This record gives sequence, structure tokens and C-alpha cells, in this order.
Amino acid sequence: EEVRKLVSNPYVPEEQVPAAFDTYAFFCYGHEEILPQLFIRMVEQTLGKDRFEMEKLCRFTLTMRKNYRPIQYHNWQHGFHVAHCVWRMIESCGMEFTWMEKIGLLIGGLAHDVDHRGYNNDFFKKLNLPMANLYTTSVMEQHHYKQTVSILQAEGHDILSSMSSEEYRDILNFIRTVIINTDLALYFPNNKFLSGLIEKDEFDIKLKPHRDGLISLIMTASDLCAITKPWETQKKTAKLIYEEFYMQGDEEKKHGIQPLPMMDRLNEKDIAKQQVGFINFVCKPMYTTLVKLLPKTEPLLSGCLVCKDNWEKEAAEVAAAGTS
Ligand SMILES: COc1cn(-c2cccc(C(F)(F)F)c2)nc(-c2ccnn2-c2ccccc2)c1=O
Repeated sequence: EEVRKLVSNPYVPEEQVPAAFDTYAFFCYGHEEILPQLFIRMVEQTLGKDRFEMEKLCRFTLTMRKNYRPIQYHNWQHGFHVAHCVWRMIESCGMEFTWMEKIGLLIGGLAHDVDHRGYNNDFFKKLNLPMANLYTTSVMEQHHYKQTVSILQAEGHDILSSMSSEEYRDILNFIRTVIINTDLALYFPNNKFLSGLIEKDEFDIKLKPHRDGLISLIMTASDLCAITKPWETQKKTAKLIYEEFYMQGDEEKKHGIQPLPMMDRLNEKDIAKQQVGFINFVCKPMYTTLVKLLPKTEPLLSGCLVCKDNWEKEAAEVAAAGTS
């Protein structure tokens, strides 16, 4: 079936590799059917060929794709884009990663939102849903991790089987840290910590807490990378994000809960203004810290500033239309 087909043809011919694939600007629109092969290409380029049993790697990749839900934004393509952004950083940001960090970031990036339902952590808490009783913090992220472990341990999916039990335990711990740190709530204290170190010129990549902070920032930067893509692509993706936000807002209203302004479809006319606010409040400070630590990630910062300019133009047009 699908696995056999992918195993018999796991590679994309060079001329079919999308043009921008080796840049941060890559986006998968129109290349959906080759994403599994592109993930295998990234794994092999970064970790070397034949480091994994190809059949298991193919089965793992396809099962990951199957366990993402067909929702507007937090779907398989989002998982792929985060893995791709992490891969670009591993390949081009000048930082030396250990083998374990590379495989943990690639698997963690691909898997970080697996089985996402399109609702955020607050939703499960506000509605007191069973998921919120399983975990207290980072509710969905802990679920994504548990899903990832059960896939890795499923029959014929154990791509890490060649490791010793200590290595296996360490890598699962690292994947857990990587996935949990995509909880945007954890970004704020992390950015405060890192920018404080930068202020005092005390950041030292050799100190574990500093390295862990940078790896967490790499996950935030990859998770939000949609905001750095070329304007036309970013605009399309923003629409998908808002479709999910409004689904959650509608559900919350049904339960008598007032949604966040960004999740209330009555505020649809404020989208441009909200995007400018989100970029100013979250993305710009975040990518600025990242570029200070990893200067070669500058395309992410400039990409998000181009989007900010375009959203500011849209916001001005909406304001002008409003007053005419
Ligand atoms: C207002 O526009 C937007 C707001 N958020 C957002 C998300 C969470 C919390 C907050 C908090 F700031 F409100 F906490 C803001 N995320 C995005 C966004 C852009 C790219 N991924 N992504 C995203 C990231 C995570 C979840 C959904 C979407 C966005 O475009």
C-alpha cells in the first residue's frame, strides 16, 4: 500500500525538488504529494544515508501524516513546514548540533502538533474537557508528545531501534523538550531569559541552560515561520489560522464563554491590525533575539517585517475605508 509505494520510491528526482526548498521561503502549496519524500530527503541530507531502515522511516513519516487531522491550519503541512524550518536552521545557521539534537529537532518539528484538533490549551481548560484533566500545563503539547511516542513505539515504526537504551531514553527526553517548547506560553519567559543574557553579553552556548533556551527559541521560530513567508503565501496562511481561531470562538460562544478578540469572527475587520500587533508583540522581538544569537537566521526576521509592512498597509486601507 502507501508504505510499499514510498519504500520503492523514497527519493524525489533532483529536477523535481521545489526551487526554494533550500531556503527559508519554501512553502509546500502545490507540492503536497511529495512531502513524505522531502522529509526523508531532509533526514538523509542532515543525518546521512542509511542511518535508518528506509522501510521504517517511510512508515513513520506516513503514519505521522495520517495522525495529523484534516483541519484548516494545524495539519500535516504545518508539521512539515516546522520540520523544514528547523532543517534550514540545522543546515545553515552556523551552530554545531549533536546528532541527537538533529534527529530530535527533525522528528520533534514534524511531530510537534500531531493530532491537533484546532483548539488551544485554554479551550480545553475553559470547557473542562478530559484532555485538561490529563495535564495541568502545556495540555496539547503533552498530548502531541504522547502521540509521538506511541507512533515511535508502534510495530515497524521504531526508527530509533539502532540506539542503546540510554541514547533512546535521552532522545525521547529531548523530543519531549522540543515539543513542549512549542507552547507559545513558554516563549515569553524564555525570550526574557535569553535577551537578558544578551544584554549583559553573558550568553554562552556551552552552558546547558543557555543552549536549552536557544533550542527552545529555535522551536518557537520554526513554529511561527508561516509569518516569515513571502507575502502572498503568508496572507493565505493567515486566513487558515483565522478559520481555526473562529471555529474555537464559535464553540466558546456556544458554551457562553467570551472568546479572545482574535478568535471572535465579529472582529474579522481587525485582522490586519491584529497581525501587526502579533508581529510587534511576539514575532519581531522573538526573531530579533534569534538573529542576535544566530545571525544567519536573518531571512526569518526580514520575512516577518515584510509581512508587517503589508499588514500595516491593509490596516490603513481598512481604516480609510471605514471613515469614507
Ligand atoms: C493574531 O494573529 C496570530 C496570533 N497568534 C497567537 C497564537 C497563540 C497565542 C497568541 C497570543 F499572543 F495571544 F498569546 C497569539 N498566532 C498567530 C500565528 C502566526 C503563525 N502561527 N500562529 C499561531 C501560533 C500558535 C497557535 C495558532 C497560530 C497569529 O497569526
